Amino acid sequence: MKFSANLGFLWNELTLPDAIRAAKLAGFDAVECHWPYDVPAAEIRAALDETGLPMLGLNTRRGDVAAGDNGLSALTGREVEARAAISEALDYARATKTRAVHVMAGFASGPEAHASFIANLRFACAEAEAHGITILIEPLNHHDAPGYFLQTTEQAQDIISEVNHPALRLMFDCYHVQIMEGDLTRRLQNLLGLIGHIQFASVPDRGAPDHGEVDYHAIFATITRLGYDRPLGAEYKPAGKTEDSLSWFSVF
Ligand SMILES: O=C(O)[C@H](O)C(=O)CO
Ligand SMILES: [Mg+2]
Repeated sequence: MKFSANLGFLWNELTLPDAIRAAKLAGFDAVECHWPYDVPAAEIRAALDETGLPMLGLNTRRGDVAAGDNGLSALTGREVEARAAISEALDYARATKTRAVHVMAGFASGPEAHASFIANLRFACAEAEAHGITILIEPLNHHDAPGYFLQTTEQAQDIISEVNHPALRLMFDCYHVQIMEGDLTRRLQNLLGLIGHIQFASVPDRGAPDHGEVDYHAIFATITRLGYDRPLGAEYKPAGKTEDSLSWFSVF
């Protein structure tokens, strides 16, 4: 198996360039992050070049986090900000050779939110395609993100088929999907053709994948059997130091 360190959670006490170096030292094959925008892209690019690790993904800005925003693209009336966030993420991705941008929907519901999300995703896909960047959408669970617009893979599947653009893919985060829908093995199998990236963490505590209600031995075996060989995103919150949370790494 190949693994990507999610630096939003792993080594998040370090600067992002140093977290990239720490992931390399620990033996990860790739990295991914959440919101890297405080760090100049050139510094990220230098750390990636130095370590040889690819950056698999980053997120669009969430908006006004202090006011409760968690993404902008499904927020009717906030299209200008949403598209600015998408363009900023794509520019940053190009400057760092990041492969995918996760377009965050935000807290919203109903047909208008759906229409706004579709329109903003069409904008994102058209911009991304020219640069070979993938656009990801990710269902989040309703305990961690109550009221988030995108909550299930079924909803994501409908959105992907409505947008109907080859740049748009599903971020299948096993942690969120297990909480909202379960049936991980069948869902991975049925959605494989739509999946752009897979993430994992224990359920329900979002820790390392060596405990909890999901048997990651079985899930990773399924992913391998399906022929998916890209790095899987370790997006979990270490209980202490990241280095002390990595015993799972040699097991899988
Ligand atoms: O929380 C997650 O699972 C994400 O992958 C994310 O990018 C931020 O919400
Ligand atoms: Mg995730």
